[in-house]
Amino acid sequence: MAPNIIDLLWEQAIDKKQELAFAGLVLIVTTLAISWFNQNVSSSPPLPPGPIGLPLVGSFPFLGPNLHHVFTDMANRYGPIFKLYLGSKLHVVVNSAELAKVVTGEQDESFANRDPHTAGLAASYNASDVAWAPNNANWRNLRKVLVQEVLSRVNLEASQSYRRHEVRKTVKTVYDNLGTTVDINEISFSTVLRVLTNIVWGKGLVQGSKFTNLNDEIRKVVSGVVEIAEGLNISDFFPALAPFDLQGVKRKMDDQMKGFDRIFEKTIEERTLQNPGVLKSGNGEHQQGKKDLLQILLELKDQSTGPSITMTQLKAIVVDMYLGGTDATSAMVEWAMTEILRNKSVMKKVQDELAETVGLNNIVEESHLPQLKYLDAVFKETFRLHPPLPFLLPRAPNKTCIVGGYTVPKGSTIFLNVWAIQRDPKYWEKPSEFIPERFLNNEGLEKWDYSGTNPKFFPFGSGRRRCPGIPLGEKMMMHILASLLHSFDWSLPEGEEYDLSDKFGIAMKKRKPLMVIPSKRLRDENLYK
Ligand code: HEM
Repeated sequence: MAPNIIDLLWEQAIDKKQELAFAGLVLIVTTLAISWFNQNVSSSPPLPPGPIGLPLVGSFPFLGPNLHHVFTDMANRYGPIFKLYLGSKLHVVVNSAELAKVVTGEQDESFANRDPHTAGLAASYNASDVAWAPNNANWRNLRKVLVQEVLSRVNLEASQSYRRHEVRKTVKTVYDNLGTTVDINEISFSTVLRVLTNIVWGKGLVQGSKFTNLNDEIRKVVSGVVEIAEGLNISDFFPALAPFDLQGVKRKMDDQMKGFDRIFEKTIEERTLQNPGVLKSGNGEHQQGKKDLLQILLELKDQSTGPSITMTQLKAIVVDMYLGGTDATSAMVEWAMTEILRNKSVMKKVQDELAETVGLNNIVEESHLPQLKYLDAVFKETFRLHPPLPFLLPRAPNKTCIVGGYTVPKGSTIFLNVWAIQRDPKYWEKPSEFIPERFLNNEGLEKWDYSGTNPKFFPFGSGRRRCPGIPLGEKMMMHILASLLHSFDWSLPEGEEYDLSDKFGIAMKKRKPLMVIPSKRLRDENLYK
C-alpha cells in the first residue's frame, strides 16, 4: 500500500529530529574534546591564574575605589601575573620586576600598543595623539616630533626663562599670603599650567593677547577632561554597548574638546594676525629654540620634507602636553613636600643642601638643580612610594603573547603594577619607609634614573612607550619644590596631622590636599619680588 502523505511527513520529521540530535551530540563532543585538548594536550599555556568572578560582570563587584591597593592584595594571592574579567574584557596585571622586563623589554614591540577607553579616544581626537595612538609608523613619527622638535634639549634650554618667570611669580604669590594656608597642589598645578602655556603659545601671545584669560580657559578645559576621564564608564567594560554611549561620556568629552578647539581657533587666528606668513608650509629649516611650540608645529604642518603633522595631530599633541604635564607634576610636588615636612631629618638635609648650594642671599635657579643631589633622591623616593600613574598607561598586545609561562591574549588590557613592584619587600629593604638615602648610591648595577631601564623602579614607564616628558617634568617639579623650600618655612595649621592616604585617578593624588602655612625664611625682602 502506498504511504499516505501524513506518514511521509511524520517519517521526515523523525529523520530531522534524529539529524538535529546527532548534530547536537557532535557539537557537544567536539566542544568537550577541544576543551580537554586545550587543557591537556595543547601546546599553548593556560591563561594566568585569577579570580573566577561572576557571570557577565566578572570581578567588578569585588573591586574598591583604590584599584592599586586591590590589585596589590590580589598579587599577594595570585602571584606575579594574574588575570581578571571586568565586564566582558580580559585584564592582565603584571606585578613583578622580572615579568615587567619581559613586557617592556623582550616583547615591547607587541606590548607597545594601547587600547584607549571612550574618554581617552574622545580627548585625543580619536587617538591622533602620542599617548593613545597604536604602535605604528604614524605614532613613531608623532613621538619623534614631540621628542626631537618640541621637547629637544635646545628647546628646553630656550624655554628656561618662562619657567624662571612663572616660578618667581609663584614665590611672590606665596609671599603675599604669608601666615595663611596655601594649597600646595593648587599652586604647583597653576605654575606648571602657566609654564606649558608659555611653551605652547609663546609669551608674546600670552601677554599681549586680547585673549587675556588664556590660562583660565585652558584650565577649565583640562579640569573638565580629567573629571570626565576619571569617571567609570560601563561601555569600556562591555564594548558592545559603546555605540550607545549610555552614560554620555563621549558626548560630554566631545563638548569639552570643543572648548579646546575654540582656544585653538582664536589663538591661531591671533598668531596669523601677528605674523601672516606663519600658516604657510614650512621649509623644514625652522630654528630650534627660537620659536614657541605652536609655531614649530604650524611649520611642520604639511611640510614636504622631514616629519610632518596634520592640524588634528597638532591639537592632539598640545592636549597630550597639558594632560600629561599638569596633574602628574603637581601631584609629585605635593607628595614630596608632604614626605619632607613629616620627616624632620629629611627636611633638615634638604634645607642644608639648599643653603649650601644656593645660599640664603640668592634664589634657586635652574642651573642649581643638577647639584641638588639629596633633593633628587627625595623625589626618587617619593616616586617609589607614590607613583602618579600606579599602572602606567594601560597596554594592549597586538598579538597573543606568552608571559611568565601564561598566555596573554591579543587585545587584552595590560596593567603594569609599578605601585606593587616599587613597594615589594623582595626588591626593597623596609619598603614602606621613606628613605631617600637608598637613591644616593648611584653606581654599578643599581643605577637609579627615570629611563625605565631598572625594572624595579620605572615611575615614568619603560620601553618604547616611556614618558617623553621626563626632562621637562623633572625640571618643573624640582624648580618649584626647591624654590618653595628655600624661600619659606612651612607648618601645618593647629591640630592638623600629615596624612598619606591616596586616591586613585588619572594621576594618583593625596586624598586630603596638603594645606600648609608659609613663613619668611630669607632675610632680604627683594628675593621675594
Ligand atoms: C612628573 C611628571 C610626569 C609623570 C610622572 C609622567 C608619567 C608618565 C607615564 C607613567 C607614562 C606612561 C608610560 C608607559 O606607558 O610606559 C607617560 C606617558 C606619556 N607622558 Fe608623561 N609624565 C609626566 C610628565 C609629562 C610631561 C611634562 C609631558 C609632556 C610635556 C608628558 C607627556 C606624556 C606623553 C605624550 C605620554 C605618552 C607616551 C606614549 O604613549 O608614547 N608627560 N607619562
